Amino acid sequence: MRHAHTVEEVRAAEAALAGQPLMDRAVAGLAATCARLLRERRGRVYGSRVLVLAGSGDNGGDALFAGAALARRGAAVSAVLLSPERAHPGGLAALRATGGQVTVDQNVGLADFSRADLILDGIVGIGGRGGLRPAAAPYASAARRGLLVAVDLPSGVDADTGEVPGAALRADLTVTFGTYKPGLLIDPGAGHAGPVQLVPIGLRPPTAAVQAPQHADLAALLPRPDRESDKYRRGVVGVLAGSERYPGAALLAVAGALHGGAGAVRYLGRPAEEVVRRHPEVLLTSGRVQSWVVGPGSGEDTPDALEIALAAEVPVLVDADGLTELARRGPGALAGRTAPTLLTPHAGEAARLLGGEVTADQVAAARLRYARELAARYGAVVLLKGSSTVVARPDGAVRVNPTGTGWLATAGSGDVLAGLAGALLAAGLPPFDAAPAAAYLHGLAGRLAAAGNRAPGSGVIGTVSDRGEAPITAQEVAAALPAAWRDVTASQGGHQQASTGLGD
Ligand SMILES: NC(=O)C1=CN([C@@H]2O[C@H](COP(=O)(O)OP(=O)(O)OC[C@H]3O[C@@H](n4cnc5c(N)ncnc54)[C@H](O)[C@@H]3O)[C@@H](O)[C@H]2O)[C@@H](O)CC1
Ligand SMILES: Nc1ncnc2c1ncn2[C@@H]1O[C@H](COP(=O)(O)OP(=O)(O)O)[C@@H](O)[C@H]1O
Ligand SMILES: [K+]
Repeated sequence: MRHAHTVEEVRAAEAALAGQPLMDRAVAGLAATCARLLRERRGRVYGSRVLVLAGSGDNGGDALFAGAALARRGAAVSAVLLSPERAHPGGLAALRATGGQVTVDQNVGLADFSRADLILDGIVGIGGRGGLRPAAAPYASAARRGLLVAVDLPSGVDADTGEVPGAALRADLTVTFGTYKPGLLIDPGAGHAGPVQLVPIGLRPPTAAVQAPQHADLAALLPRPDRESDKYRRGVVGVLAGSERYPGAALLAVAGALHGGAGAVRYLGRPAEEVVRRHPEVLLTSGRVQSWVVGPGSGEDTPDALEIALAAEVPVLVDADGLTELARRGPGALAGRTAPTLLTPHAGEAARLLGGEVTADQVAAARLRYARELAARYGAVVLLKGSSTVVARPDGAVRVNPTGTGWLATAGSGDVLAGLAGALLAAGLPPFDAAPAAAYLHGLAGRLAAAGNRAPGSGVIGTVSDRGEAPITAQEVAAALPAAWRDVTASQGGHQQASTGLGD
């Protein structure tokens, strides 16, 4: 798991280590990464040009010290001080001692940005509040001219939430210290951070409320048959999806469910003939199920379908049209349920579930906040779809999905996810495990499909570039689920993250 701690937790963990050279450790890691990048880009550190943007706090101090370390290795380092009178005294002295140039805000031009081989964003770190201040805002666009490394987090991103209330720097890489922060994992902040490299500095913070699963976590979660298994014991997932108008949603939800680890899929929607023609494995008779998936493309059948599902004492996943109907009925519709409910809205459906108090854009801009709000209001686990899918539990615990790709933003891919998550529920996973596991496999399948199902280890997946990728359909995402599953289970026994580079 990647644990993402709040600023308050980081500060407390830092206080517990008072007297230890935390900044030295942070700077050593930061400088080493910068040196590596310069060697990759220029062949060597010596003679390369580094521009340091330094704000008034310790974040600026880190950047200035790292600049000094690079200057000692022969880089030409210049620093721009945003608040010259409040710049970190130690960092400033260290840089000056190496002969580094120091200038102030007004004297730096766009050409300085274009000439730099590397720009260090030390404007503000976990002490930042409320987006970049107006004086710092112009750097957000100027810094796009060079390779930008964010110190601890990109300036302007809210560390605790990933919200970006105004201008913010957009990094090619973020070097963060001690622990991850939610703002580095959740969009839109995550998009500004780029790949994140963690430099351990000895912090021992508590278990974090926000965590991002990795391959090994998934491998431990996914259900597998044992010698005693039969199809009923592995779980039967019931699918109430599709309608005469939207038969495709039924096919895709069933395709997702078939790959989800349950023993059987029972389909009870209207386009049954088509479903069984495409998926002969499916049962069309009514009978016991261990979970229900209700809503994808269910159209005019939705009210009845929702009745059936919500009345059952098994876990229920509500998606798409089911969510629109649930929004009409309000949280009270789930009040009598004894088994868990999992809601899988995209931002628009989430806005509807919140009673139209907010727009879809507002939800997408504050994903952590609204996923938690919805989970608390409905007493259900909520999987908020979109870039950096967020899963929230009513008590505020959150899992962020690290595997998604924008290629998944294609019609019907949500139906595949719903079926998949429903099958994991039927196999016995609690919703707060089933939902992140489904998002993880779905995201990985999307990446594998976009990359042409290239063999694990090809280096395409998890890298910054999307070179070699192509558009995919929802069917192809479903078809890539076994490969994603294999990729995850292959990580057991020492092959962790061979293909994704997703880290610990
Ligand atoms: N807490 C820790 O455990 C460690 C922290 N370190 C560094 O220290 C940083 C935190 O340092 P500080 O507490 O001094 O805080 P920052 O350096 O993040 O920011 C504080 C300064 O930025 C200004 N500021 C606040 N909001 C702003 C905004 N929106 N726009 C522009 N300026 C703004 C404030 O006036 C204040 O002077 C971390 O991000 C990290 O880089 C590391 O050196 C090592 C360990
Ligand atoms: N920008 C994005 N990055 C990553 N994943 C995305 C992005 N946009 C959409 N997705 C994913 O694609 C799927 C789309 O689902 P949904 O919105 O329900 O569409 P549909 O109803 O057409 O299937 C979800 O799993 C969602 O998380
Ligand atoms: K920063």
